[in-house]
Amino acid sequence: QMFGNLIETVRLYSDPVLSPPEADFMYEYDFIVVGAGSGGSVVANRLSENWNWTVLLLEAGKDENLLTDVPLMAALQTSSSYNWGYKSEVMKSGCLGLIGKRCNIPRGKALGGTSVMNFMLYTRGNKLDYDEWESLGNKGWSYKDVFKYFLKSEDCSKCESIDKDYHANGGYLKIQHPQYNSPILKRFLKAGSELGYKISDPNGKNHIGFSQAQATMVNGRRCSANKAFLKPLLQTRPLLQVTTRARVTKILINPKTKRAYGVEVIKNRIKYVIRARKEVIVSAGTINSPHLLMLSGIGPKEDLEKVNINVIKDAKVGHNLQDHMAFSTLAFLVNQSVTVSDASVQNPSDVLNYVINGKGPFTIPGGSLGLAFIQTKYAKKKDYPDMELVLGAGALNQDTFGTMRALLGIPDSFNERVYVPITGRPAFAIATVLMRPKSRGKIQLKDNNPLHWPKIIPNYFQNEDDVKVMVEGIKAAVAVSRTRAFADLGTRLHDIPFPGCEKLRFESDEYWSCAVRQVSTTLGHHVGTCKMGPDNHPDAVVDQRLRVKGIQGLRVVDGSVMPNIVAGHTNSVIMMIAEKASDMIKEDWRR
Ligand SMILES: Cc1cc2nc3c(=O)[nH]c(=O)nc-3n(C[C@H](O)[C@H](O)[C@H](O)COP(=O)(O)OP(=O)(O)OC[C@H]3O[C@@H](n4cnc5c(N)ncnc54)[C@H](O)[C@@H]3O)c2cc1C
Repeated sequence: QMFGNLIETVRLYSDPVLSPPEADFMYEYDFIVVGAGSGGSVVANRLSENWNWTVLLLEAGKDENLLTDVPLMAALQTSSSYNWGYKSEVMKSGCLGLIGKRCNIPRGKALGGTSVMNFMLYTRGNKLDYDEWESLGNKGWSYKDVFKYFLKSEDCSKCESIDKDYHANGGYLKIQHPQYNSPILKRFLKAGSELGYKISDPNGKNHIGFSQAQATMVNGRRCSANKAFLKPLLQTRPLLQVTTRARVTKILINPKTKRAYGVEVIKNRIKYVIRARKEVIVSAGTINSPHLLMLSGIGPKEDLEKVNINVIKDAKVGHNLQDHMAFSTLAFLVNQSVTVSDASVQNPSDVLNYVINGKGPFTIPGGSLGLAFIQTKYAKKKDYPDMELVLGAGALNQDTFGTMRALLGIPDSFNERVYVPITGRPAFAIATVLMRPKSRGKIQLKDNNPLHWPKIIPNYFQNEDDVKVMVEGIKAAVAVSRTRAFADLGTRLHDIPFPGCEKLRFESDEYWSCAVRQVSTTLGHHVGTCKMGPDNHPDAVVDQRLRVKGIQGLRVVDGSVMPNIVAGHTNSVIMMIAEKASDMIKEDWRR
């Protein structure tokens, strides 16, 4: 086992990238897939199952490395060139206490896309999410229809406490529990029972309840979309070409026939035109897919005209931006060294346990040990959570290297005021996540230069109801920390008030509302900007087969097609979308 793990690690990183670094493009392919993220990796894999089709996968980023593998170091990747590094515009309703009053908008730039730097939590949302998609006119997207596609991807052969009827073995995507015995997690689960919740599998029959995290992981290492869906194909799919550091700058569309016939791409500073015989599939993610469509003439007419882009199709591209906001700044102090911090894992035994056995604290995905899906007093439908609590193995006062603060955009002044007085003391965190936000944002062009950022206007907490639900979530997190389960650790909420909210009574609703607007941050679950919807729906950009309306030979397959965000983390949901899309594409070309 020990040598098996080491050999597997060496093998993964000695493999060449799937194609040579030089551009050796053919004149034409059957399919061109733009973006090798959670969506694009699945599509490229499934389309290349057809031995008659040539498939080109173009990715702007590079391959993974040894560090992206380590689950506990997920936040570090967001400070690297694996992150596009976007920031939002300044807003009046959220991120008010963060650096420059702007929210960080991390997005992955790698073979594997955002799944290379995400926190690896494996959840699928709620059944009602998909039934709602269908009720909006998207035939074939109910839970009954999509469930099989979650199973198709999944390999949960090493899972322990799961609802077996809802999981599968043998798929490409490996799921595991983190291999670490945490005293804090035990108490968290006990606290859930004490508060009347089930210990459940959130991907099983009961979404609501407390659970240990399930993660996209194999032998304690990250299982990204790349590792799951692309690496296993090495040298086995001669008609699939995967190219890194290749940035698509335009989708080529004939303005008369309205047919997409190829892409413009820059690689090694050279611009190429590559043609697609059948389809171009855009899987560039929720920020970059709408950006690329707009640059190519598909988008809101007035916005495109303002920046001198010829309008090929007037469409609500970039609208309907949705995301999960998280409040991750609570610290619960304890009187024993049972938490995990940057400093506590700097010892040979934890490092060796990880490298040799794939076990120990380094396997905790992004530091998250457990999850609870709950309902606040505002939740309307039975068994449909509006709040998630994520148990963190450590808190921000133990973020010695500052990677977590950098990811969230916490200013030094905030750190000095709130966390420095308790630096190094054992503490854990419970982050609250708003599952069903009502606020909607948008992506807009700044100009027509494809290498410039678009404007990202998320409008977080523009709808006051979102603040109210978040406040209830924070109170629920504090209630968990005050159960008998946590009493033996002398658990106590750290109570230095947050800058900007000092004048309000600590722990009052007004105080928490203020704090929510100051330092809530994104969980990176951006969706919705190329919304799927039926023909009579004026806001929809793609139809239920994910074809861009009014344009032939062009689909979008990534998080941007979700009409509404789901009550769960988005990675596996996007893989499900891509599995289903691949089947639809195969069906359409069989006719
Ligand atoms: C910090 C963070 C933590 C997260 N944690 C979790 C979690 O724990 N669990 C979970 O389920 N989800 C998590 N997510 C969300 C999840 O990872 C994403 O929703 C998902 O990976 C997005 O998939 P996608 O296919 O839509 O886009 P992406 O995976 O972002 O893929 C888009 C790809 O397209 C490439 N690309 C973009 N533009 C171009 C271009 N012009 N030319 C060529 N290539 C291009 C990009 O480089 C990228 O590789 C997290 C996200 C973040 C940011």
